[in-house]
Amino acid sequence: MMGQGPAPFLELQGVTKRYPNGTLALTDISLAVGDGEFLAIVGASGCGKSTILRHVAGLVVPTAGRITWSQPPAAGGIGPGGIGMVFQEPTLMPWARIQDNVRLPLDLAKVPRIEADARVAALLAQVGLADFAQAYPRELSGGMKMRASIARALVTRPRLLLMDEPFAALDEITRQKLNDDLLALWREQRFTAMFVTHSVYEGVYLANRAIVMAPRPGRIHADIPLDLPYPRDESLRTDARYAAACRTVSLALADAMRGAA
Ligand SMILES: Nc1ncnc2c1ncn2[C@@H]1O[C@H](COP(=O)(O)OP(=O)(O)OP(=O)(O)O)[C@@H](O)[C@H]1O
Repeated sequence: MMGQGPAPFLELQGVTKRYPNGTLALTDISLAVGDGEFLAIVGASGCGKSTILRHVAGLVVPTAGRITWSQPPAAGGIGPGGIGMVFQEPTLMPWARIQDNVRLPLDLAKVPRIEADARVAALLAQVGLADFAQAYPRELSGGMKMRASIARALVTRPRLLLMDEPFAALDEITRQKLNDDLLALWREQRFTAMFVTHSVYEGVYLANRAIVMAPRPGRIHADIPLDLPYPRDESLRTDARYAAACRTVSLALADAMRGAA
């Protein structure tokens, strides 16, 4: 719970999920997310991180418990004012130019073409792809494809951005650059972010709060505030406070795994 003050932007209350094959993926997840927060969700493979995001996106329904919103996402979910999603795979349409890939959610929402094109151009510039608007996905590097995928998720100006291991397949330098670009977009657009990662270092760099999950069955083991100041940049990586926060989250993760191997 978030104590006094405005209702949380989003709240999972006692969410439990048993998949049809019997797997108990989540048990009794209670989590209140404030408007504009940046949450990192860390935990070992299979502890239910993606399942939490799928619930929030409305892609699966909980077996028990519920999800409440201060204002339900527009259009019932993914779309303008609603939810943007980015996965580990950029999932671009190979036959479409980058600008057409990024414009897709606006086309689906029937945003007038002139306005849509202006928004696509602005966002491509922000993610550093202005010169590649006419290119096809196969002409882009992995990092550039991920930038396009982020642009597509943000072009509808969602209030919530869900990211599931988006940078896991990228090299370290590209990944760090994308971390910085993502933080810049978050500070500018003020969306709420839920970011699943296996990397404690990445999660601590980005987030103002780390949710550490334990497996079998998936549950929240620790909820750790990360009081490192924003804006964050490369200098944070050598900051003693960053090291201390990474250590705290790593210890919580190790504790979550104890007895679960
Ligand atoms: N559609 C499904 N049907 C049955 N079981 C599922 C389904 N999706 C996930 N699971 C199971 O639920 C558990 C949690 O899966 P989930 O993908 O949420 O974990 P995760 O923490 O995101 O894992 P990873 O880090 O490997 O992506 C796992 O045991 C997984 O096998």
